Amino acid sequence: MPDTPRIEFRNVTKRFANHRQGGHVVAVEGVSLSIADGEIVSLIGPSGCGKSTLLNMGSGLDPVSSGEVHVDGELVTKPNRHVAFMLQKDLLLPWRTIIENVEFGQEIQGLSRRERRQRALDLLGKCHLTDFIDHYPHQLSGGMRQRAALARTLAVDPTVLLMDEPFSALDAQTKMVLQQDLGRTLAETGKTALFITHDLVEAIALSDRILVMSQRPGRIIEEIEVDIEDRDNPMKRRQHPKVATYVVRLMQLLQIEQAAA
Ligand SMILES: Nc1ncnc2c1ncn2[C@@H]1O[C@H](COP(=O)(O)OP(=O)(O)OP(=O)(O)O)[C@@H](O)[C@H]1O
Repeated sequence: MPDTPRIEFRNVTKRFANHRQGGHVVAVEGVSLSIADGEIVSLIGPSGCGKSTLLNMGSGLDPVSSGEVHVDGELVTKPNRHVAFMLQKDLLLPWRTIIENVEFGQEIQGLSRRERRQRALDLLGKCHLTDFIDHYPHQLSGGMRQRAALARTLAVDPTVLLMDEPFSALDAQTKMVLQQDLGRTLAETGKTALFITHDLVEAIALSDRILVMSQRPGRIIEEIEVDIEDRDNPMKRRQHPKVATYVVRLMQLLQIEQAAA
């Protein structure tokens, strides 16, 4: 019997009430997807096609209109501790030091002080922040804050990481360094992730698979396996000659040239 997917969407549709015009907006329609243990999957698609909506349903923050979402085989009906979210905004608590921020979720989970300190130190080391554990968020650069947010997301030991454009607010070079941290850390921890991005090379550098969505109502129109070695080393991967072929394919699917004409 095949292994249970870490996260699975079964024929999921999401409708929002349209208060101004009456009726409703179909944000996502009939989406089915399944992500295996340790896989990293990117979701790309035009603005407003329902990517964030899909992630919100995966986290249990937003209910589905029809269909089902399962995490580790269990039906998702509300936010649960097996799924962790990372957003473009780091949402660090300004009155807590970096290590206290990383420990926050574990405090809620009821881990002992010693346990959570040890796990936080370990993750902050992996995220190259050992020298900054006692700093406050405002004393860190944007890139460092996002690294701290990654450590905090991993600290609660989620089954699945849902990431909504986590690096889109960063400059191009900082972004590449952060992608490298993420690629390495996900490989080391063996975590499963569903990742939204508008950056085609980022999707290629980080993922096992890329799911391409249509204009709203968002449907999955193509699934592309990224057949390039070094998934744990995005910096190396993005220099691979095959990357250009994938970019061309994604541009065609997203009709980027037509949109610019
Ligand atoms: N709470 C809501 N109420 C009503 N409509 C909503 C709500 N949330 C999202 N929508 C609508 O659903 C559609 C999909 O939005 P969503 O934010 O999921 O798109 P997206 O693909 O993540 O966009 P972007 O790439 O610009 O971030 C949009 O038309 C949006 O206006």
